[in-house]
Amino acid sequence: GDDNFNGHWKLSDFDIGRPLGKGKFGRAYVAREKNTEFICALKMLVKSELEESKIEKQLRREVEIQTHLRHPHILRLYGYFHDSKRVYLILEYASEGEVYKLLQKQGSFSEEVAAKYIAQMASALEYLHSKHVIHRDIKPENLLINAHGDLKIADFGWSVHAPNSRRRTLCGTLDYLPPEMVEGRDHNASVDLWSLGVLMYEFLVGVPPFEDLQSHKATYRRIARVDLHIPPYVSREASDLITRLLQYDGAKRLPLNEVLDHPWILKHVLDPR
Ligand SMILES: Nc1ncnc2c1ncn2[C@@H]1O[C@H](COP(=O)(O)OP(=O)(O)OP(=O)(O)O)[C@@H](O)[C@H]1O
Ligand SMILES: O=C(O)c1cc(-c2cccc(F)c2)nc2ccccc12
Ligand SMILES: [Mg+2]
Repeated sequence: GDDNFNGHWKLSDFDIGRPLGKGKFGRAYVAREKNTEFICALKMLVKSELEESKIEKQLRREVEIQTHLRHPHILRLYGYFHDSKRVYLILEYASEGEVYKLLQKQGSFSEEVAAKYIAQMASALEYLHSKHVIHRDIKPENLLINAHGDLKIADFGWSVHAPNSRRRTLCGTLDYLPPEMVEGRDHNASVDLWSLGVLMYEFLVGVPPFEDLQSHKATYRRIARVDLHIPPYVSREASDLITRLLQYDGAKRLPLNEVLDHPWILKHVLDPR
């Protein structure tokens, strides 16, 4: 009925399709809205689990931020609703799934494919930073690919308004975090520039630059020292861009507009914006 147009959705408005995967809290399914037959992804989060982990505030922030974002390479959050047990997020469906799984399957990406994804990321981050939003959790698991092969930044669980001094303890991999965050210092939008450099390295090499399987501590040390070794098979232009992003001092990292004008991007990507 008309009441749906101003966003009062309920579970019975949707036919639920195949499961898309399970995250820490999210179980996502393909779903089809019954009246319009619109295909989306419905992400279900269990309230009791959210309460236990005290991440309701983070979820509300994620929802608040993502509903207002409109960019071709940022996954749309069309709306949300909740019932007694769960919170439901109505998300844009990205049929090709996580970049993480593609990278695992292929080992690494060609310079053309990597440059396309990095350009799309840079364009999305430029938009995000123009809204004073920093993502802070850029990693292959949080990047999805749609049916057209285009990248979509998903999972705004860690995004905040810049600048910020993190209060939450870090969880999960340190691989993508810049020195200022692993050292618990104040940070700003330039943290996403560092993560873009880590991502570019991993797309071309297949593993993140500071990974040390021995321990978190060892990875931490390598990040803080910017202990970077780029293999010889990585092109000169790609090496140059990686090095210009993986700078210890956030103020020295290449700004996004210059990333989009970098020779490596221009060589592989038609109109990058
Ligand atoms: N919009 C979507 N389109 C296609 N697949 C999706 C979509 N959203 C989520 N998925 C898939 O469902 C899985 C679980 O969703 P998601 O990762 O968002 O849960 P989560 O709560 O973020 O868990 P975590 O924080 O551990 O990643 C993801 O790994 C992803 O593969
Ligand atoms: O019972 C509630 O009012 C409730 C609402 C929401 C919620 C509502 C809109 C957006 C959003 F992100 C979260 N999250 C919860 C998480 C745990 C327990 C209860 C709730
Ligand atoms: Mg996720």
